[in-house]
Amino acid sequence: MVEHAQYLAYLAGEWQASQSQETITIQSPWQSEPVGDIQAVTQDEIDTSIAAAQDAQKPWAALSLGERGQYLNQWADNLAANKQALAEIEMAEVGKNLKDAEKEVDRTVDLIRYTVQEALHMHGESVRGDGFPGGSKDKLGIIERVPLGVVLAISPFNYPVNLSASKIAPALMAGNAVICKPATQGAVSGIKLIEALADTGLPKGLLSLITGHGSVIGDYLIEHPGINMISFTGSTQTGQRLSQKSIMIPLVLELGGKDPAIVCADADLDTTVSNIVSGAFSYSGQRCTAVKRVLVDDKIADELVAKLKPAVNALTVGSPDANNTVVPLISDKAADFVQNLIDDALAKGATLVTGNKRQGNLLAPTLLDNVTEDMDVAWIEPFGPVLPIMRVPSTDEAIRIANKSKFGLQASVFAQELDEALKIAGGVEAGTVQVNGRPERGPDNFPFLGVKASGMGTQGVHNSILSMSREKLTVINLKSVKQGG
Ligand SMILES: NC(=O)C1=CN([C@@H]2O[C@H](COP(=O)(O)OP(=O)(O)OC[C@H]3O[C@@H](n4cnc5c(N)ncnc54)[C@H](OP(=O)(O)O)[C@@H]3O)[C@@H](O)[C@H]2O)C=CC1
Ligand SMILES: O=C(O)[C@H](O)COP(=O)(O)O
Repeated sequence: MVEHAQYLAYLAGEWQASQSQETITIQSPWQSEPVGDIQAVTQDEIDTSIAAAQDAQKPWAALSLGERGQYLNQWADNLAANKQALAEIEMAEVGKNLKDAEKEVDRTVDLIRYTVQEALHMHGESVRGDGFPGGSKDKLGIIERVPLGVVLAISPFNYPVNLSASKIAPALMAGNAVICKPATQGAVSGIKLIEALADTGLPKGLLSLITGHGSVIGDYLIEHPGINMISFTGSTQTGQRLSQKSIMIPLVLELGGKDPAIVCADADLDTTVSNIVSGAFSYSGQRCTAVKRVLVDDKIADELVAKLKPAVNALTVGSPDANNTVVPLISDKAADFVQNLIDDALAKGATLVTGNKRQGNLLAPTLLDNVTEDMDVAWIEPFGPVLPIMRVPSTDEAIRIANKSKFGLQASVFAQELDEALKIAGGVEAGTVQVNGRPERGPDNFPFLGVKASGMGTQGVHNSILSMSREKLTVINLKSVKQGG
C-alpha cells in the first residue's frame, strides 16, 4: 500500500504548496485508500513558472550537448535506482499491473539515455547558393537546429511516467525549458518522475511541474504567450480544443485511435490470435494503440472466433498487484462508457462471444462478434476491454471500413502473402501499419504518429527532437570562392 501523502508542486525550481491552498485528492482506481493529495496550482504560479523557464532557457541552451546530457543521464540513473517505488506508485495511481509499471520505468530509463545519444549525434547541414538557377557559390548557408524556447508537455493518465519523459527529455536535449502538466490521475507518478530530475541539480526554473485539473488551468496554459511549443498526448477531444486555442505555435498531438486488425483469409491464425488478444486487452485496452476492432475475412471468421474465445477466456482478470492483464479501469465513468458501448451493440444484434461481466470498474474482457456499422462500438474508441469483430467479404471492404473511421493511428494486417499484405497496408489511412504484429508505439526509435483525428506531428526520439527545435539559417556571403572550392 502506497502511503497517502501531501505532494508539493515543483514551481520555478522550488517544491511548494500552492497559494490556492487547494489540493486535489487522487483516489486509486482499485484500492480503497487515496494515493495522495496534489496541489491545485494557480494562474499566478503558472505566470511565475513560465517567466522562470524563459530566464533559465538561454543559459541552458548555451551549455554543450554533453553538459545537458549529463543531467539527463543522471536522471535516468535516479529513475533506475527508484524503479520499484515508482512502479508501485504508478500501480496504485493508475492501476497498471506491477510488471507493466516496472517495464514502463525501464523503458523510460532507456528512452532518456537514447535521447541523449541521439541528440549528441544529430547535426545540421550546409548548402551553397549555386544549387538554384542563377545562384552563386559565394553564398554559403549554414543550417543549424536551435531550441524553440519553452515547451509545454501535457501527458495522459495511461503512461504517466513514459509519456511525460518522452516529451521532457527531447525538449531539454534540444535546449528548451519545460512546463510539464501531467494528467491529474497520474500526477503523483509525474511528481516522482520530476523529483528524480530535480535531484540532478537541474538549473533552477528550467522545469516546472504544474498540477491541477486540465479543465481549470488547461486553457490558461495553452493560450499563454510564454509557451513556444506544445507536445500533447491525450484524447482527440482535448487535442482538438488545444489546436483551436493555441496561437501560432508548433503543436504535436498524439490522440485517440480505433486501430483495426485486418485478418486475411491466409493469415497464420496462431500469430494473429496472440497479437490481437495482447493488443486488445493488455492494461484493459487503455492504450491508444490497442487493437480496437477486428475486420476478418468471412472465409476464416468462424475459425478465428473459435480460437479467440479461449485465448480471451485465459486472460487473467483482477487487481494489478497480482499482475493481472485485465485490471480495473481508471474510473467508474470509464467503465460505464465501455458498458454502454457493449449494451448498444448487443441491443442492435451483436453476438456476445464472451465477457460482459462487471464488478464496479472491473470489466471482464469482452468479445463481440457480428458487429455492424450501425453499432457505436464499430467507431467509438472504448479505452477498455471490449473487442468488436466485423466480418467482411473482401479486403477492399476491410480497407473501406478501416478508413471510414475518423481515426488513423495504427493498423495491423495479418496475412502470409506479403504482396497482398503490403497492398492492404498501402490502402489503409494510418500513421503506421504493422504487418503480422499488433499495433504499438515502440521501439521508441521508430517514428510514432497519427493521421486524421489521431493527431498531427510525429514523436519517437529523433522526431521529437526535431519537433522541439527549428532550423536556423546563417548565410555567409563570401567574397569569392577559390577555384575548385
Ligand atoms: N496517440 C497517443 O499517443 C495516445 C493517445 N491517448 C489518448 O488519450 C485518451 C486517454 O487519456 P486521458 O488522460 O483520458 O486524455 P485527456 O484528453 O482527458 O487528458 C490528457 C491531458 O490533457 C489535460 N487536459 C484536460 N483538459 C485540458 C485543457 N482544456 N487544456 C489542456 N490540457 C487539458 C489532462 O489533464 P487532467 O487529467 O487534469 O484533466 C491530461 O493531462 C484516449 O483517447 C487515448 O487514446 C493516450 C495515450 C497515447
Ligand atoms: O498511450 C499509449 O497508448 C501509447 O502511446 C502507446 O504505447 P504502447 O504502444 O507502447 O502501449
